[in-house]
Amino acid sequence: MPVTLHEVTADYAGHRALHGVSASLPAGRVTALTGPNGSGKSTLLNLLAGTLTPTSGTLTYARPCRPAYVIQRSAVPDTLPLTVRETVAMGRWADRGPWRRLTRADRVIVDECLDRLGIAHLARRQLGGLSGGQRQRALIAQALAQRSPLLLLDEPTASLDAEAQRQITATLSRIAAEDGTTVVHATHHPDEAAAADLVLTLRAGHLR
Ligand SMILES: Nc1ncnc2c1ncn2[C@@H]1O[C@H](COP(=O)(O)OP(=O)(O)OP(=O)(O)O)[C@@H](O)[C@H]1O
Repeated sequence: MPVTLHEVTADYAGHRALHGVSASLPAGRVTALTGPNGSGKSTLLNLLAGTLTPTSGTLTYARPCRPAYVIQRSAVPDTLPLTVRETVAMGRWADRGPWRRLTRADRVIVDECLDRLGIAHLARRQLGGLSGGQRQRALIAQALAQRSPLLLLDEPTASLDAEAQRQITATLSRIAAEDGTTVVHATHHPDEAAAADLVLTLRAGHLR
């Protein structure tokens, strides 16, 4: 599902974080957001996720959707008392609500997402007992379980080793190509940006 931004600006209490950003994010492709710290990558992701409202300009989604958003891992407590399966199953809450039992179809989706992220063997493990790379894959699997046409990720490979980084980069490309998902992620890694179909570089809130 393509997303179009037209002259989008965003402010935090009078501080302008994005200045008139226009871009088209293609469906079934990976878009990487790059730029130095504070350049506006997370702000742009928050706008796309709908957790921040633009001061002016428009974001147009080809159809109504509830984006799946993997926030920076550093913002997720390491010691959440959840198993990997429970974590991924939470991705179904958007459709099901937290207090309803998962249906058989939900459980099939959860299994499929565990498999696709290569963490089926970790399903019963506590999230807090995993490595950083394993935990990140669980959080991506949770987002995938939402079955959203728009997948947003804020620095999904931050502080992971080169192998974990490569695996996650390859997984994002597969999700875009196989599911037709519009994938948008922020990154500081040149290799990860190079693997994307489109790179948008921000400097001090301006698109370069
Ligand atoms: N909640 C907030 N309140 C006030 N200012 C904010 C807030 N969040 C971000 N900013 C400011 O907006 C600008 C863009 O920040 P943003 O977090 O989008 O950058 P970023 O490119 O994602 O940075 P990083 O690479 O460090 O994650 C910065 O000047 C930042 O200080």
